[in-house]
Amino acid sequence: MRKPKSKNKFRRKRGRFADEAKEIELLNSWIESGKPDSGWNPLSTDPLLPANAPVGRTNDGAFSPYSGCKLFAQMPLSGRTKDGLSDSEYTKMTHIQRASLPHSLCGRDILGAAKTGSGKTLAFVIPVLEKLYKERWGKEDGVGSIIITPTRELAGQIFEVLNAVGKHHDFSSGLLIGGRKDVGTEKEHVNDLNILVCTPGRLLQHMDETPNFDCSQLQVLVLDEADRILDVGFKQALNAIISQLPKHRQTLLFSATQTKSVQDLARLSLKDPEYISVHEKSETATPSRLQQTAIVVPLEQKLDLLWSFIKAHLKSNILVFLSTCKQVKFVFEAFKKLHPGIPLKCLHGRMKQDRRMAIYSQFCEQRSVLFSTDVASRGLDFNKAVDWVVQVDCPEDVASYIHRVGRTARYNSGGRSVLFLSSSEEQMLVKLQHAKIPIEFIKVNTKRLRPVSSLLAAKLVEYPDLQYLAQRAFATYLKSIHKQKDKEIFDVMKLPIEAFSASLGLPMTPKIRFLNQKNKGKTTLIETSSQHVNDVVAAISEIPTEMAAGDEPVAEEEGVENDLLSTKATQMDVRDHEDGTTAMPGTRILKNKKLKINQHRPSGTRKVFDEEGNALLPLAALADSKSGNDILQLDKVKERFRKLKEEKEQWDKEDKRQNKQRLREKRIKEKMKLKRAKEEEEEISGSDVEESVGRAAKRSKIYFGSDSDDGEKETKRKSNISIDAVSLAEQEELALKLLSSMHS
Ligand SMILES: Nc1ncnc2c1ncn2[C@@H]1O[C@H](COP(=O)(O)OP(=O)(O)OP(=O)(O)O)[C@@H](O)[C@H]1O
Repeated sequence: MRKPKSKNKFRRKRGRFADEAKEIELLNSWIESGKPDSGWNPLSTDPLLPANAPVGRTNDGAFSPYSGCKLFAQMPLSGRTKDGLSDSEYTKMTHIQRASLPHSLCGRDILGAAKTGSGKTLAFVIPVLEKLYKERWGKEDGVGSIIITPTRELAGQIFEVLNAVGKHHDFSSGLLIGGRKDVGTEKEHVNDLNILVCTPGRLLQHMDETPNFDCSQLQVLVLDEADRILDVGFKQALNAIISQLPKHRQTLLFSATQTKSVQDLARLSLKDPEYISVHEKSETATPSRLQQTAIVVPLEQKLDLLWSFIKAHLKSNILVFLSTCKQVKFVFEAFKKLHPGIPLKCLHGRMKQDRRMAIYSQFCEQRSVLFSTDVASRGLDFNKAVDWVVQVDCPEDVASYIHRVGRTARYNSGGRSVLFLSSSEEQMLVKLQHAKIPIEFIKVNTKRLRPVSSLLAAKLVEYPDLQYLAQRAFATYLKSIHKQKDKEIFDVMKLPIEAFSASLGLPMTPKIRFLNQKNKGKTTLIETSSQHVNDVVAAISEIPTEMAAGDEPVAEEEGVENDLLSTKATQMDVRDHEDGTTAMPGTRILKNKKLKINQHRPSGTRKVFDEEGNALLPLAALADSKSGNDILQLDKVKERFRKLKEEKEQWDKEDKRQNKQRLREKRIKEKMKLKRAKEEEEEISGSDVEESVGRAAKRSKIYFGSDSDDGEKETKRKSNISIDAVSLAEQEELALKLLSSMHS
C-alpha cells in the first residue's frame, strides 16, 4: 500500500495533509449528521421508493443520506478508498455492503451475516481503512487493526483485497500466517505494521514471542468467518488474543453462518452490536444462482460415483470435498494413476504452505479437479472458477454444507453442487431442507456408473505406497465418523466396513488400532480387525466390547476371511461366546508388533467337564485336574503363595543391591574419567607456546634465569635444584661482581 518515495514527496505530502484534514473533517460531519438509527437497514426502504428517487430521500419524504445509496461513490468514503475501489472495478455495493457500511463507518460494532459470495470482505476492509485514515494513522502508531481468519489461504486472499482497495493509502500491512519460515523477519517488522491479516495461531505466537509486540492502540478488530473463529477449535487461542487487546475498540464480525451466541459475544465484549443479516428473510440460505442436488449412494459406491462424475465432466472445474487429509491424498494419488483426462490437484492442511498457496492459485487459473479437506470450505473465492462442488463425504453440519457449496455461485455467477449421501446419512437431507436449503434429490443412473474399485485394486498391487495410503484413508475416515458430534447422522456402527475397504481397492480390510477407554479409566490397547466387524465397532465407539458382541452376534462374521492369527482369535472368541460367557477378544498378535497384554481379558475361558458332562468352575477345574479330587486344597495354595512372596522379596533385595553396586561403579568410573581429563587438559595447556613463554619469563625473574620451557611444576623443580646447587661462596662471589659492575 505504501507508495514509492519521490523527491517531491515532502512538498506533496504537506499539501496533501492540508487536504486530508479538510476531507476528514467533512467526512466526519457527513457521517455524524447521517448516523442511522440502530437497527435501520437502507435496503428496507428500497421497495417503497420509486426507481428514480434521488439519493437520500426516504419513503416518507424525510432525508437520510444512505437511503437509495447504491454506489460506493455515494458513500462518505475517503478519496483514496474510492480510488482503490474503482481501480479494482468495484462500483456498485452488494447488499451486505449497503446495509453494514452506514453503521460500521460511524464506529459501531457489527455482527454481519450474508450468504456466501456476497461481498463480506469489502464490508469489513472498507471500515478498517476509513477508521485508520480518519485517525490519521501512521507507521509510528503501530498496529491499528487486526483481521483474523481461520485459514491461511483465506488470510492471503483478504490480504490481497486489502492491498488492492487500500493501495492509495499510506498504511503498511502484513500477512501473518503459520507455515512460513520467515518468522524472524516478521518479528523484526511486525511493530511497524498498521494492519495485520492473520490466522489466530500466528498472531498468538507474535503476542507471546515478539519483544515489544504492541496492540495497545488497536482501533478495529475483525473476525472473518466469526462463527468458526469463535468455535471450540480456536477457543483457547482466541481467548488468549482477546485478553491482550484493548477493550476500547471497534469489533466487526462477519460470516455466512453467523453466531448469535450471547456467550461468544460476551467473550468479545461487544458494545450494543448491530446485527445485520441481509438475507434473513430470503427464501433460501444459499445463493439463488446455485443449483443443488443430492444423491443417496452406498458408501462403497461413492468412489465409483465420483470417478464416473469426473469422467462425465471433463470440461468443468470441480472442487471435491473429503473428510480427511489421508482420503484427499489417497483419492488424488489413486485417480492420478488412472489418468481421468483432466488435471488433478489436492489441498489439505498437511501440505507445505508454499505448495498450498500455489495449488490455490493454479486452481483459480486452470480447469482441473481439486480434492480438498474443509481447509478450502470457507471464504475462498476461487476467482469465480468453480463450476461444481462435489461433497463425497457428508459435511459435519448444515453450516459446513453452506460454506462448502458457497465456493461456487459467487457474486453474480452461477454454480452447481452435488452431495453424496450414504443411506445412514440421509437424515442430513432433512436438516438441510429445514435450514432453507433448496436441494433436489436425484437418483444415480447405475448403467452409467463406472466401477473403479477393481482398477484401484490393480494400482494398489502395483504401488505399495498407494496401498498404505488407502489403508490410512480407510482408518482416518472411520475415525472421522466416530468423532462427529451428530450421532443421528454419523453412526460408525452402520457402516459397511468391509465393502468400504474393498471399494478403496484394498485386498483385505485393514486392521485398525484405536485406544479404547475401558472400565476404571484404564486405557487398553485393542487390536481390531475390521473383518471382525463387532470388534471394530466396539473399539471405535468406545462402548464396552461385551455390549457390541451382544448387539450383533459374532457368529455372523464366521464366514468372513481373515488373516491367520486374527481368524484364530475370532474363532476362539466365537467358541467362548457360544457357551454363554461374555468373553471378547482382548489380545491379538500382530506381525512385527509387540505383543500387548490386555489385563482385562477374562481368564478361565478353557472349559473342563466332569465325568458326568457338567462344566466345572475354573478353579474347581484346576483343582480337579491337579489333584484328582474335587476339594480345593486351600492350605497348599496359601503355602505356595507365601513361598512365592518370600522368593519375590529376596529377588527384590538382590535387585536393589545389584543396582546400588552398579551405580557406585558408574560414579567411580565417571570420577576417574574426570580426573584423567583434567590431567590431560593441564598437559595440553603446558605445551601451549605463548603461555609457556610468558610463564617462563615470569619464572626466570623469580628463579634467577631458569630457561626451562616446560610446565610450571617442572620449572619449579628445576629452579629449586639450581638454587640448591649454587654454593654460598659462589653466591657471594656473584654478588660482589654485581656490586663492582654497578660502581664502575
Ligand atoms: N461491490 C462489488 N462489486 C463487484 N464485485 C464484488 C463486490 N463485492 C464483492 N465482489 C466480488 O464478489 C466475490 C465474493 O466476495 P467475498 O469473497 O467478499 O464474499 P464473501 O461474502 O466474503 O464470501 P464467503 O462467505 O464465502 O466468505 C469476490 O469475487 C468479490 O471480488
